Amino acid sequence: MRIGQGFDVHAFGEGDHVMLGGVRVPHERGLVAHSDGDVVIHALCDAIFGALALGDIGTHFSPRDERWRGADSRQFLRHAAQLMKQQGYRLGNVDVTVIGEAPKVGPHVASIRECLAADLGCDVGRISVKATTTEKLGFCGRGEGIAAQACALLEHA
Ligand SMILES: Nc1ccn([C@@H]2O[C@H](COP(=O)(O)O)[C@@H](O)[C@H]2O)c(=O)n1
Ligand SMILES: C[C@@]1(CO)OP(=O)(O)OP(=O)(O)OC[C@H]1O
Repeated sequence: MRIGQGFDVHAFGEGDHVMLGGVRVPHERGLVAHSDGDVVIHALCDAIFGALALGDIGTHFSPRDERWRGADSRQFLRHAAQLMKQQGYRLGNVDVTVIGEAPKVGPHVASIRECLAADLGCDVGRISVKATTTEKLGFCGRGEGIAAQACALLEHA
């Protein structure tokens, strides 16, 4: 078995939605990022890359590479899943926490879990997504940005 963890932050900016776990969530602000700024997928990719000791998301998808400008982060996750399989592992389970005051994630959790499970090629029961505020403290609490952390456990296939 292998275990990994990941963490990602993006600042709010212009826009009317945020991408969370591949799901478009309406919001009064967008996210500033090179790609689509999907903190859930970025944290989850880093958890998988970390479990495999294969660097991090920037190792595989450089923020200086124009190919990833505005990119759909789901392709990053599918790449991580492919590497996992190539290395002889399958997903045991993942647990993701979104950190921020808004948008509220609860109403979107079922869709996010379905989306992540589809890209990882696993049963949705292996994917946990939850959210917390920081009780209005810190940069997330002030509504300056949104964060996510993720853990992934990989099993020998
Ligand atoms: N962006 C968020 C933040 C929180 N939630 C849900 O609200 C619950 C209470 O949050 P606390 O930080 O006050 O513990 C939390 O357990 C989540 O269910 C959310 O959906 N979206
Ligand atoms: C995803 C990449 C590449 O487009 O850029 P961003 O969208 O800015 O996201 P970040 O979480 O900073 O990860 C680094 C890069 O790999």
